[in-house]
Amino acid sequence: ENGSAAAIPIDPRFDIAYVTPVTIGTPPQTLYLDFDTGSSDLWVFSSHTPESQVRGQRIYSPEKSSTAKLLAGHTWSILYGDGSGSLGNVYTDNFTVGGVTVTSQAVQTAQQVSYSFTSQSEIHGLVGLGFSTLNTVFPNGQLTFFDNAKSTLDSPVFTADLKWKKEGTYDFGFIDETKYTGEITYLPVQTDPGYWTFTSSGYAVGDGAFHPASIVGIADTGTSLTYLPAEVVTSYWGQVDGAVDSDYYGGYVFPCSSKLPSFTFGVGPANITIPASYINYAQITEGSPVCFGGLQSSSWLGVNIWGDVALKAAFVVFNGANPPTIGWAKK
Ligand SMILES: CC[C@H](C)[C@H](NC(=O)C[C@H](O)[C@H](CC1CCCCC1)NC(=O)CCNC(=O)[C@H](Cc1ccccc1)NC(=O)N1CCC(N)CC1)C(=O)NCc1cnc(C)nc1N
Repeated sequence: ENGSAAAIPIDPRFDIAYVTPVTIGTPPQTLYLDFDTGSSDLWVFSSHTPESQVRGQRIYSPEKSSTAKLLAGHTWSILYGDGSGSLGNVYTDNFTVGGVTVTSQAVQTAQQVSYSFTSQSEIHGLVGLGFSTLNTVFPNGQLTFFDNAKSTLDSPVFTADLKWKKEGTYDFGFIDETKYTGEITYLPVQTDPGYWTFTSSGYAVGDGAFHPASIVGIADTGTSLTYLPAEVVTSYWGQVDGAVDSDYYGGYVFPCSSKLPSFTFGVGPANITIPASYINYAQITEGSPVCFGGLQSSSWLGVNIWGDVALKAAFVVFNGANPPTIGWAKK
């Protein structure tokens, strides 16, 4: 059967991340998890997480679930691009998202979480939607919820309809034609090492000329901003008076009063335009006249990342068929 679940921004002021309600175990325990196409571990705050590291998060207690089974001898440990991380042990249990149930999903219970997770009370864990090759469980890697659910879905796909400062949806097993306009353009996906990696065909700043280019990057719902090659972001921010790439603030900042151009990126013969408002990401601090850009340089990252700032401008199809492809449509 297919399913649909909400993608809820965790902060009404700016879209740092989106969480989705899930239920785990018997009787069902509800947690709000960050669905992340940039990783492949499903892990949760749990009764195994030290109380000193839990600050308001809901937790999963396997000892309260009649269907929970310890995956003996298995551990996990993950490190994310922003330096955050977590580690622990593994259970299997019933896992349901938007009506789609997997009966023996590997649920990784945290025994340690880094401070940035402790401090983010709205995120109760992550659901990795990358390729299962990225899963960190040792000695046997585990399958993602999507890989486990695929065979029960009408079609082996999930779609992301993230929205600017509003609730969006993740759909599983079907493509909702009412959520996009025009055609979906499908591109090949490079599955090594395990991200949804695709090649964009170029970019344009505002109403300027389109610059054909091959920009290899990952579609990552777990990354807040969008990180592109230096020459791309330099040409974008060069159009904004007072914009500077600040070591102090760790990226491009600009006067909040600036009028920003939109940013268009190519997807095959088609393109997606990110409205200027999405690129005016947030004031540095509440009330500051200095704003932080949603488009940043990837030069220190080693990979280009199409994060939420770009994804919420489109309807995105993550097609898990063989071979996998990624589809982009305007909305
Ligand atoms: C199996 C590992 C797995 C594949 C891992 N995948 C990733 O890191 C990508 C993945 O999508 C993760 C998923 C995040 C992790 C933190 C919690 C929310 C989800 N994305 C990132 O790390 C991208 C950078 N981080 C972000 O974009 C975080 C996301 C966040 C959201 C809410 C609260 C806290 C953090 N945003 C911020 O830090 N923000 C604060 C600053 C503000 N200006 C923007 C928003 C990886 O590549 N790790 C290898 C790795 C390790 N070490 C490093 C240094 N780099 C690495 N890439």
